[in-house]
Amino acid sequence: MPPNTETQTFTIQNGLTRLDIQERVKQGDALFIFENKVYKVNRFMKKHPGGELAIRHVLGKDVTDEIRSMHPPRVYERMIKHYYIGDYIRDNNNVTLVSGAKTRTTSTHNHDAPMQIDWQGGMSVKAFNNEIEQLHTKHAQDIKTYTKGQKNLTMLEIRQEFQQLEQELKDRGMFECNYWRYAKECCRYTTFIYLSLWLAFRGYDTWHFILSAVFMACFWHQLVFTAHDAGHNGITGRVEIDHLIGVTIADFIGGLSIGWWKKNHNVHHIVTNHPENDPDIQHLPFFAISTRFFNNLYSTYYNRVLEFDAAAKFFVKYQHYLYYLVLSFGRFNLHRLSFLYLFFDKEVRNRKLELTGITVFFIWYSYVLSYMPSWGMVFAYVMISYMLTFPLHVQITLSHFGMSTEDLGPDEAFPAKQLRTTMDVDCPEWFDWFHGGLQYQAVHHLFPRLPRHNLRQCVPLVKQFCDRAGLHYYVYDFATGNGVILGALKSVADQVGLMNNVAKHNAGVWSGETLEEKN
Ligand code: HEM
Repeated sequence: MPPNTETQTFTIQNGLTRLDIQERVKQGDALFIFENKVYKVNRFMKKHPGGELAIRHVLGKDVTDEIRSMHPPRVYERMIKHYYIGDYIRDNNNVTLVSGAKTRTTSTHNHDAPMQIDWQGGMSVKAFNNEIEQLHTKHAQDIKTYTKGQKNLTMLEIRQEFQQLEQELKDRGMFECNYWRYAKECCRYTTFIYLSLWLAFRGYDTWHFILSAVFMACFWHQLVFTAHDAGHNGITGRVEIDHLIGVTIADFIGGLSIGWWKKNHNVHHIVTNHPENDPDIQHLPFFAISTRFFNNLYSTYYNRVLEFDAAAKFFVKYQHYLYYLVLSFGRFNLHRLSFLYLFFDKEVRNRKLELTGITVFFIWYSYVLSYMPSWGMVFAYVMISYMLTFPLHVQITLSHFGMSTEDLGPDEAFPAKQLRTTMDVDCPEWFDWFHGGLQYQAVHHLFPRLPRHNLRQCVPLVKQFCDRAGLHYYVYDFATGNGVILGALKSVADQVGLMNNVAKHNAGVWSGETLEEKN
């Protein structure tokens, strides 16, 4: 990457305080703080490989931990120097308590912490509601215990602990990628696609085609984990090569845009679970994981208002029942988002290549479909192969939907924020292949560049770090995690009911009618 010449024409300052920086940002300068130094990236921001928006969200802030965890050392040891404009003068007010528990206890309503539930499937609506009531009580207790155990470390102290953790992980070789794990995974992918194609081309009975569609879904489901690594430049560590691997897997084989995914995902890692900023939780009209979505929020990612209209009111009211059903259509939505990105986004790298990839996908997939004996079977094949990828969408939403959506301000330490907004899902080790190892999302959010296959081994060290830093580490098994999500969705859904009743009541008052009469 060529150095940004803007630093050469810019006067190096002796020191900038937080106020100076904020003033300059207001005037349009793109400044951020890294290790007590101030950097200016006005022109570089547009060329930033992690996307412009990722930087826009952190302007004026100290992003030392974000930079260290998102970039390879060459970025923060060498490249960043070109953008230096002066030292940061820390005033005493900047030593802020960021333990988070203080703020977390202020509201139990807004998903300050996930709710626990021993979830059992197939229960009646009444039993479901009872479970949810219990969930709220447990949730409140959980917060109490947490507050008692809180250590109230300063942001600086948490940061020091976090850097110690990073060093420990480096010393243990956790950042090294073990390519044998990919070799093993490739065998699994090949088996799935071989079985799928063999059954499609040689099959003659209905169940052959259905099974073929199931294997196709398994193939796509598993491939996504490697596409994810490529999107994080975590396979070879070289942006261009990993991008090409990503395009091959996501676009040519999966029919989805890796460019869209990277843009979306990089922002998600910086502003995790922020209702206005994180596209991964902006799913209106189908889901709202915070009551803040009731206020027609403006999405900084989509650049439009997310209207809480009549459709949203309907779907959100029943979102805890519709959760799995809606997610089973997730892959169709990913096509839509990919096309919107490739056709309408101004800054698309390799637009033609990605469009070619997706065209190739539709050609080979249509070829497979041409072996189906009837249109009915074509329809069934598409639905099965697409909808059965839904465990992946559950897994993705599971880590965040039940977690805090609050904005605790710019002084919240990066690890504190990631552990507040993300939870891990535990499973027996032999089942790691199913979740791709990415079920340890909290660990992944702390260190997005750490190879996915090593995440499990990092868990004990992350737990120790949390103990030292007084942070809570949320980890549930898959079933409990699902209960947490459903509980969180239900608590927001109930608010829609309440809101509707208040609206009815107000309308009644104005028209002289009582609520009972109106009902
Ligand atoms: C002068 C400052 C910066 C430079 C030179 C820079 C450079 C880069 C480079 C070269 C990459 C690709 C990394 C790779 O090779 O894998 C990258 C990715 C990224 N950057 Fe920056 N960056 C800067 C500032 C920032 C800031 C302030 C943020 C936000 C806190 C940020 C967020 C990201 C993200 C989210 C990614 C994607 C990481 C991933 O793929 O996992 N960058 N940046």
